[in-house]
Amino acid sequence: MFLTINNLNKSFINKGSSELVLSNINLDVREGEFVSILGPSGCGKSTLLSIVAGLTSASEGNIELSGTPIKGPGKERGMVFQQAALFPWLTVLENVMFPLLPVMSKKEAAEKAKHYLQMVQLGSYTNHSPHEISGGMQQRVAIARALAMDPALLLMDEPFGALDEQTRSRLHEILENIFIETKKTILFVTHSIAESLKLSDRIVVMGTQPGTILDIIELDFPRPRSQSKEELLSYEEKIQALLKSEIDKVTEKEQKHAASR
Ligand SMILES: Nc1ncnc2c1ncn2[C@@H]1O[C@H](COP(=O)(O)OP(=O)(O)OP(=O)(O)O)[C@@H](O)[C@H]1O
Repeated sequence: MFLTINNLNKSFINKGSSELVLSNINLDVREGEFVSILGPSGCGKSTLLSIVAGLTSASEGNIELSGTPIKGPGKERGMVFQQAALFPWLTVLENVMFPLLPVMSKKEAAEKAKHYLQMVQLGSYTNHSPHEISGGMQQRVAIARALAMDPALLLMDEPFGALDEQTRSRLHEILENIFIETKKTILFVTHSIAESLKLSDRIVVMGTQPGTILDIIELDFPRPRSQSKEELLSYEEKIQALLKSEIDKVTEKEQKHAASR
């Protein structure tokens, strides 16, 4: 197995007491698979991704990538966040080249960066500054920057969460094409059912308080995907039913918290 997560638990100390955030997470991801992690706000999706990235440590359990335990960040794992976090004083091309410069010549870095900028359909924006392009384009630069490092595993934390519907839909197509072309393994955090249905081979549906895996749903549709709403309806209904009581739990907790203040 490519990525293995075994009996993972994670607790944080909040206001002096320990809070169990992830409980008994077990997940195997195959090489070349697109797996989404879907769940209500606060169920621990970002924490799980951050543990796989090696940015946060697990409290208990084993996580291995190609048989090697994950102990910290590594260049075989690339990360894309909700905010592109580009350097404003560098051009689009220079932003993508930046992480490559310590490991290759300037010429090679520029060629590689151009290749990935073309893949995200920004080949004609190389000399623009980040403030001269839209939020969706900035996110495409962030994706090109992560891909240019040629990671074995791409970790994406709600990368399209801050974008409008049309931009999101365009980026779904671009990401699907990248996935087909590069055959990268992708772990993708989202709270959008539609997004997970469009992109994933499998959807890991998480419950909350503490974060657990409720179900893993397999989507065996050919790519590029062009399923109609009707074809996806039974999956959508199943996920909605799984999430309903979890979302109620979040609302109830928030109401109790508000009443106690
Ligand atoms: N560094 C931290 N210290 C303490 N508690 C934390 C820390 N990071 C996350 N938490 C808590 O862990 C829980 C899960 O947070 P996380 O951000 O992983 O959830 P999420 O499912 O990604 O939420 P969202 O969809 O809203 O981004 C939350 O209750 C959060 O407050």
